[in-house]
Amino acid sequence: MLQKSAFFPGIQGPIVTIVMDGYGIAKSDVGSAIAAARKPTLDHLFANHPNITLRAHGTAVGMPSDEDMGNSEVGHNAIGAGQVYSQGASLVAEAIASGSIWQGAAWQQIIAGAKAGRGVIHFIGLFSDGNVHSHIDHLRAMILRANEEGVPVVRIHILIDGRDVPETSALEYVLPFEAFLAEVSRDGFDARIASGGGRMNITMDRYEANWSMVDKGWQTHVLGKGEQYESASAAVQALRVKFPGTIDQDLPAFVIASDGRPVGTIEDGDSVVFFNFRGDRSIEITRAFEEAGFDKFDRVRMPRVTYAGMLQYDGDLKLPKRFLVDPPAILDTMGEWFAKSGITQFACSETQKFGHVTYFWNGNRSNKFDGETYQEVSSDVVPFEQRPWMKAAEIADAMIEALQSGQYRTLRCNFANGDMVGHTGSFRAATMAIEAVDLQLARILPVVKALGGVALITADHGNADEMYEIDKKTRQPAQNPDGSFKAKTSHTLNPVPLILYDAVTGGKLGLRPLPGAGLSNIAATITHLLGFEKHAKWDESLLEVRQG
Ligand SMILES: O=C(O)[C@H](O)COP(=O)(O)O
Ligand SMILES: [Mn+2]
Ligand SMILES: [Mn+2]
Repeated sequence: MLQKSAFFPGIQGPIVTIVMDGYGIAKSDVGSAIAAARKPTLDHLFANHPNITLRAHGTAVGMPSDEDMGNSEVGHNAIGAGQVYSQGASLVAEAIASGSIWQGAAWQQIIAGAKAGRGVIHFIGLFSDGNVHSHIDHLRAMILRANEEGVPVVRIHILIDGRDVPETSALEYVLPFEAFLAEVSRDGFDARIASGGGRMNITMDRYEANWSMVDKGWQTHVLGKGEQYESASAAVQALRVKFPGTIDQDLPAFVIASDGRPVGTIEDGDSVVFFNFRGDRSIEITRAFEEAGFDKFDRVRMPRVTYAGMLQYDGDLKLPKRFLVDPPAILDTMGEWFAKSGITQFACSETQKFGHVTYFWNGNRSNKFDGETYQEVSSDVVPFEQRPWMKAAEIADAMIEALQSGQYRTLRCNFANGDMVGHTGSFRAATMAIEAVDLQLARILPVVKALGGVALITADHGNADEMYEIDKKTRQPAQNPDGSFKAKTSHTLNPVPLILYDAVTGGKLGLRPLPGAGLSNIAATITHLLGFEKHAKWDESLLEVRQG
C-alpha cells in the first residue's frame, strides 16, 4: 500500500490525466500546427491555470543521448513508471558495444540454427537511424558478426521509414547500405537486401489495427510474392516514379529477384531476427512466426525457423520466446501500486494509441492490474490526414461516461490526433487535429469540475509543433526545389506541457518548475493529488499546495 500523504489530503473528486500525443512546445511558431490551430480551451488553460514544461526526450526518458527525440513508448513508460529506465535503444547499443549480445544464448542459437539449416540468417526490421523502433547500426553490427561467425548467407528485409526520419530519405539509407553489403560480400559471404516496403504499408501494424499489413509483409518477406526489382535502390526509384507524391512510409511492397526468382524467401531451417527493439509494432509479425494456431491471416506455409526478437516485446505474453537483449525490467509502476492501494483506474484511447495508455503505461505488460478498466475505441483504417478528428469525440464520450459512473478514482486517456496526423506531414490536417483535441477538452473538463476533480493535461513528446524541416542555417522552413516546404513527419525534441486544471480548490494548487523535471515526475504528482505519498523509487512530485 502507498502511504497516505501527510502533506496533502487529496482531492475528493476524480483525478484525470489526459495525454495529447505529439503536442510539444516549440521554440518558434514557424511551422507549428499548434500555433496555427484555433484552440480556445488550451489557450485559456495556459493563461489561467498552473502550467510548466517537462522534458520528454533524450536521457530524460532513457534514450542514449539528448539528440534522441522522445516517442510514445519511452514517454508513456516514464509517465506510468514514475522513473526513468535505460530503454531498448540504449540497452541494445550497450550490448553491442560490450559484445555481451554475442555471448547470449539467443544469438548463439540464431547462428547455430542457421548453420544447421541452409546457412541463412534473415534480418527484418525498420531500416533507418530513427532510434525509435530500431537503429541501422545494430543491423550492420549483426551482419558483420554473422560473417565473422561463418554464416554464409544473410538476407535483409527492409521496412522503409520516412516517419522517424525525413519523409523521403530512403535512398540516403539504402544506397550506402547496398555499397556496404557489396563490400562485405566476398570470400564466400553473400549478403543482400531481399524484400521491403513502406513501414505503414507492410508488417509494422500495431494493436491489431490492421492485420492485412502483416499479411502483406508475410507474403513479401517469407513467400517472396510481389512486384520484382533487381535491387532495393531500383525499387525505391521506380516506385517513386510510379506513385508520385507517395512518401516513404507508404511505399508499396517489393521483392528483390534475380532471373525472376526471389533472392531471399524464408525457408525451413533458416534463422530470422526481427531487429526492432520496440514492441508495439513488432508483436503481430512475431506472432505470425511463433504462434502454432495462428488465424489472423493465411500464412500459406509456416517455415520452421529459429526466430528471435531484438528484445522481448511483451513481458506478460512472453513474446517472443527468444530475444537477443533483455528488455528494461520496468517495476513498481503507478498502475501496480495504485492497484495495491485499492485505487480504481480507467484507461481509454482509440486503437492506434490504446496500448500506449495500457501496455506502455504499465511497463510493457498486457495484463491488467486489479481495479483497472480499459476501454478501446476502434480507430478507422484510413489515411489520418483525411480524418484529422480521428476518434477524439468518442474518447471524450467514453471518458465522460466513465467519470459520471463514479466508479473510478483516477482516469487516463490519450488523444492520438497531434501525433498520428502530425506523422502524415499535412500541416492543414494537423491544425485540425489539434482543434479536434481542444474541442473535446472543452467537453471533458467541465465534467471533471462538476465532480470536484482535477485534471493534468500533458503530452508524451512533440510532433505537430514542428511540421516543416527547419533549415539549420536560416532557421526558416526548408524548401523543396519547387518552392514548397519540406514536410517533417517525425517527432520533435521539444518539451511538453503539464497543465493542472483545478477549478475546485480556489487556486490552492500549483506546479513547481523543478529543474530538469520530466515525464517521470507525473506519477508522483498524480499520487499526491490522490492524497498518497509516492513510491520511494519514483521521481519527485511537482504539486505545490499553497496554505491558507
Ligand atoms: O510508430 C510510430 O508511429 C512512430 O515511429 C513513432 O510514433 P509514436 O512513438 O508516437 O507511436
Ligand atoms: Mn506518442
Ligand atoms: Mn508518433
